[in-house]
Amino acid sequence: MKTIDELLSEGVAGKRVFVRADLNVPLDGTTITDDGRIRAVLPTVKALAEAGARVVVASHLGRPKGTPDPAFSLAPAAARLGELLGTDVAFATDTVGESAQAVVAALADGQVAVVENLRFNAGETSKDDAERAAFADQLAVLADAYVGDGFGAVHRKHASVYDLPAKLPHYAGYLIANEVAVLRKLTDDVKRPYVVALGGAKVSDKLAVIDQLLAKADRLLIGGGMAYTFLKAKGYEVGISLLQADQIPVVTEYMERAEKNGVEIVLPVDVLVSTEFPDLKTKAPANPTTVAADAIPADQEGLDIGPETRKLYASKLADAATVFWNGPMGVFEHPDYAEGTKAVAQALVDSKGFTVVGGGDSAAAVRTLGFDETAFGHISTGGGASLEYLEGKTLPGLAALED
Ligand SMILES: Nc1ncnc2c1ncn2[C@@H]1O[C@H](COP(=O)(O)OP(=O)(O)O)[C@@H](O)[C@H]1O
Ligand SMILES: O=C(OP(=O)(O)O)[C@H](O)COP(=O)(O)O
Repeated sequence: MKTIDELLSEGVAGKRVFVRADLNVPLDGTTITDDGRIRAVLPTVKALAEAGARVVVASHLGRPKGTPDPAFSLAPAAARLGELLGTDVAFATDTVGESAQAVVAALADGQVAVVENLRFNAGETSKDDAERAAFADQLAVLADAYVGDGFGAVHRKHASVYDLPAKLPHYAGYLIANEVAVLRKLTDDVKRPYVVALGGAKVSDKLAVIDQLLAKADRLLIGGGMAYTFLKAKGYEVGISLLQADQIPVVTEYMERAEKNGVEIVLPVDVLVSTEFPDLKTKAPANPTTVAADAIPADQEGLDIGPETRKLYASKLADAATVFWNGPMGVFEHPDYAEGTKAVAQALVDSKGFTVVGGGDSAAAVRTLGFDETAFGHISTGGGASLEYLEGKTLPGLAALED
């Protein structure tokens, strides 16, 4: 894999360099609540701009449906990138086409532009190879070289991640190089006990990785929205909690295999429930109740792990030599449902082992809940990406950067 250093040594002054970043930051309206992913790509953007490149930054944000949706505009991220760089950053309100080309053509050497959300275009995420390739062709006219630095999206076979690099000289940026170097420590000769904690809301994606993790980890702690498919598979009522009903047989097989192979799967013993999802804008008191995991009322939703589970998970993390954690334990964005995530974060801080936190929201949770980033071994910008890397899979966005 060629790195950005090789591109810099080849000389980039006057060249248009496309940087595929992951600027998928959490937003409250148009306010960025955690800018970690923007900071993470700064070394790459700065190095290119300082060397005189005309830098074209592109990213997805959220999951719009292949058509423009102002709620998912990258404009706030472009503005924040400009603040962090201390320079004006141009913003193209289209991702491709004449107006985007005009914004790029107006860049002087060393200037930076951000183009609008890649996922406003159906070709970006299409499963149809030709449709993706056609969109990649439209992106390719914006640049002379490609730098892949959106680690959080390297597990996606998307046009800007997978198809575009094949059309341009391509290089890995500093963030991707660093993420891979650190995560490699969790695949080559991992120190045991190796404990993986999984939570969050992207349940279907992340249930799939357990298949491989069962052969690698010693213990799996399941929280967040992930937990309810397991509890349901055990025959418990989960009310209106997040549930991946079609995955119940899969999860049942995971639990059987874990038992057979001596891998511990630890599930919540109690949860915080409510009849409604909390208001994340007003943060009005949610007044949840704590119930045993096998006593969730039919009209209620599990929104955090309970106090006994917090203690249990802390004890299950205490002896770990290696910890990988992806996915908040609850709806941490509301203070009434943040304690589970705080407890797991604190257990990692207290751990003597090597600890890695991965995922846009998990990393944001750690920072917004007031933890010191340096108290963790590594905070990865990718959740699904790092999990799939740990599975040992070939990731489309990394394979595409190979020579
Ligand atoms: N029990 C739950 N029910 C619904 N959503 C949850 C629950 N627990 C956590 N979440 C939500 O999961 C989201 C993060 O999930 P995900 O995107 O999978 O994590 P990451 O970005 O760290 O990979 C958060 O916004 C959080 O509110
Ligand atoms: O937030 C992301 O992933 P993560 O929640 O697994 O960290 C990435 O930006 C990928 O987004 P996607 O899961 O919508 O493809």
